[in-house]
Amino acid sequence: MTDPLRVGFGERLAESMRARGALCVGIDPHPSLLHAWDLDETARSVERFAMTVVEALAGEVAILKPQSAFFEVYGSAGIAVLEKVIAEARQAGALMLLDIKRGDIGSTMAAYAMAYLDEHAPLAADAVTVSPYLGYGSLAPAIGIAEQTGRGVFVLARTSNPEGAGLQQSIHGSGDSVAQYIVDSAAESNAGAEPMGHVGVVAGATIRSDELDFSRLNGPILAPGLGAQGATVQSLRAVFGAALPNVLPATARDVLRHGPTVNGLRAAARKVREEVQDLLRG
Ligand SMILES: O=C(O)c1cc(=O)[nH]c(=O)n1[C@@H]1O[C@H](COP(=O)(O)O)[C@@H](O)[C@H]1O
Repeated sequence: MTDPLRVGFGERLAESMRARGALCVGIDPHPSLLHAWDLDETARSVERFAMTVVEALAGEVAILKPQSAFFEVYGSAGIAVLEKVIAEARQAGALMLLDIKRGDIGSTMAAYAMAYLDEHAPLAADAVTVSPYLGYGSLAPAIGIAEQTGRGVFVLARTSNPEGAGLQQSIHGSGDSVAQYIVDSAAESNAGAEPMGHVGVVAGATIRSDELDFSRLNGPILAPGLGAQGATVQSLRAVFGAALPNVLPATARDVLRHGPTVNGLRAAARKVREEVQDLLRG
């Protein structure tokens, strides 16, 4: 059980980015990372892995992002670990973005929203990732419940993987690309919100620099792809331009490979965070 949140997600995230710098680190217990950390592939080891990341980074980075699939692999034991990780990290002062990439018809979307965004949900995080493939409008229950409970959603717009381009760059009925339509729809959902709305978008740090116009969006832009997927902090300026202050660069493996020590993880995250801060200053 979590307390009702009185301040909206956009405002909480903006404050966290201001105080801690703009960086999201993924909690992705890949089997290869578990082995590199001298752990086996069990729910117990996943707990050890995730809790080490929480200990290292809950007070350091703007937001942490556990990827649900890496926990779901272990069935109910893995979900129990995920529940514990979210609760303890939030207790330790972290904002938690649960990466679930869910999307469904509106009535089922409402059930997903109750599972992850309702204040009484055992798996309630501060925000979740959602997929708009069933239409932006189908996400309305999640956007609505998130707003009521002080939480947020990040809508996939232009993902970091090479396979995303064909579908997301194709032309939508509005005349813009599908990805641009998602960005503009998120902007509409956030209309009037200060300093940032609770509806963010996901746009990979790996995409071309001329693909999207973020100028109407007053919401956060999650930018995964740094490190393991080939994007660099330097490439963020070209991709996001004037929208850079709202960009939340994200990385997982490139930091996690510096475990298993708390100090190793912290030093790696600080290094990326400083590069991002330099970029924002320069
Ligand atoms: O929604 C996401 O988080 C996401 C969207 C996207 O377009 N690309 C992407 O890589 N991600 C997630 O971000 C993380 C990237 O991990 P690394 O490639 O190890 O930095 C993974 O958990 C992905 O599932």
